[in-house]
Amino acid sequence: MHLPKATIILSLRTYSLLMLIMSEVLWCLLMLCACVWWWCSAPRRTRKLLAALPSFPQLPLLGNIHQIPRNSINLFQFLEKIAVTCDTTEMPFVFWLGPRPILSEIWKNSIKKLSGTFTPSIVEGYQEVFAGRAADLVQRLKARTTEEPFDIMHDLAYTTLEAICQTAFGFPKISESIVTKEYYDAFHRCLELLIRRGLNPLLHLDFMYRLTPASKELQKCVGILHNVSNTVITKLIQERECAKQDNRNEIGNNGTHNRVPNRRRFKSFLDLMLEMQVSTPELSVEQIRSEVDTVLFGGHETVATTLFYALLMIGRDKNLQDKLYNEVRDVVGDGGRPVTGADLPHLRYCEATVLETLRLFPPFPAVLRMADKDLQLSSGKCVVPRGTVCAVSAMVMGRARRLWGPDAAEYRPERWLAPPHAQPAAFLAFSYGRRACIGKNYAMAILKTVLASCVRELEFTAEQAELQLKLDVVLRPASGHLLQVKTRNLK
Ligand code: HEM
Repeated sequence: MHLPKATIILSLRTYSLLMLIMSEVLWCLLMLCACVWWWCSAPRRTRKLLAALPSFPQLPLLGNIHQIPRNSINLFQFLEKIAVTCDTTEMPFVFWLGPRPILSEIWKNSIKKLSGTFTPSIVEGYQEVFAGRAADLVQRLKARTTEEPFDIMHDLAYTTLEAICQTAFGFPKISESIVTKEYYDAFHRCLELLIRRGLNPLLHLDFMYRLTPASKELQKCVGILHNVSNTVITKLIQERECAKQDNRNEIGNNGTHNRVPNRRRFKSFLDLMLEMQVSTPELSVEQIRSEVDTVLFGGHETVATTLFYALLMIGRDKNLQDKLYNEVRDVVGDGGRPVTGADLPHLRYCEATVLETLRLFPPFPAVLRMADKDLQLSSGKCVVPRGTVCAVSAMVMGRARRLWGPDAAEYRPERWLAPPHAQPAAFLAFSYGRRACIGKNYAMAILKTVLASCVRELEFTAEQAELQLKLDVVLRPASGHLLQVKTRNLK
């Protein structure tokens, strides 16, 4: 018997609707079971110890899960709200994911042998690359001067990514092919996908996340990024093998040890890692790749974002921009010579501008740390139980009135010129202690070089409207990275 066509369509629709409802019900049941299990397995002692700390009102079983912001603008506002509470109560803030004071998982196994890789003397060797990239950026921006503001971020990120590729990998040619649109897009998509996962607690569970299309997309993007670092590492290992071989041949041919001339005047980060591998054989190529990725991802976006906020802030205040320009003209001159390593210590206002930018707009607004033992806070107000994940926020600390004074919210580079500043741990843009940023010397040198080179030849103007920020792993302006650029009239 043949059913009329309309009936078949109707029954198919009803069937898919039923399936949808059933899968939703099943999903909710699963979630409920997960929450109950989660709740029952949580240590009661933790709740007791942290009970006195400020928090948002909680729901049974869920804690504060329902208050997790839905998008990156709300996430920034949410962090701001917590900042005010921490500042006024002088206590840490607890956010309960169900029964646990957890924000996210943190990486645990990473080698900590990198602290010798960006020492001031090594970074000084990179200065020529920094100055070269800065000069390129100035030329690119000169070609883009218009009456209208434009999104400058791609130009800034291109500059920092190229500088990091050249200094971290030491292959100028490969670096050109690294900075492809595909690579850049994959990096940004990774950040977006990570923040979306962070905002949805259900997706914190790895097995849940693996079921989503976002997980597959993330894997694809990470694959693109890893492909680049793998290619580069393999090439450098081959180059080193060839150099060794050539060296042996040279000794064999004429009996003397003629070194193969090095194309570069500095050792790249990857050279240093491969040298480290000789003395630390347990250091695998996989670990080296992971460190190279950290430097590449952690280094380029942070520096570009800081540059943007520095240009934005001086673009909003002509007086600040003039002060900066006057200093650069006095130290470097306006004849077009590159900024050298010897100039950097004299660019004090430039340094103050960078530090003030990082105080108010730290690219990583918070880092996560796990308490490896019970921790009595010096205020005596609470014990943080072992195993608690703590979000230590550079943004909250950088904006705290009790640490920086009543003008804490004001952008005022001068505060860095007259010591003493607030206590050292109040400035957390590069984090603090054993896991602090190893690229701080690198970042300060490239930031000062690029900022000075830009201000010497260009003038920046930015909208005066209130700045709306959002949190996409790094801190970004919600309206885009808009600036207006003009060539400076040199007298
Ligand atoms: C303004 C620029 C920068 C800022 C604000 C910044 C900030 C930070 C912060 C806050 C951390 C700690 C992350 C955590 O604990 O979870 C970190 C780690 C790190 N940074 Fe930076 N960074 C900057 C530039 C750079 C540059 C230019 C490089 C390299 C060229 C770099 C390399 C690294 C590495 C390798 C780590 C991981 C260190 C470890 O494993 O302990 N950073 N950075």
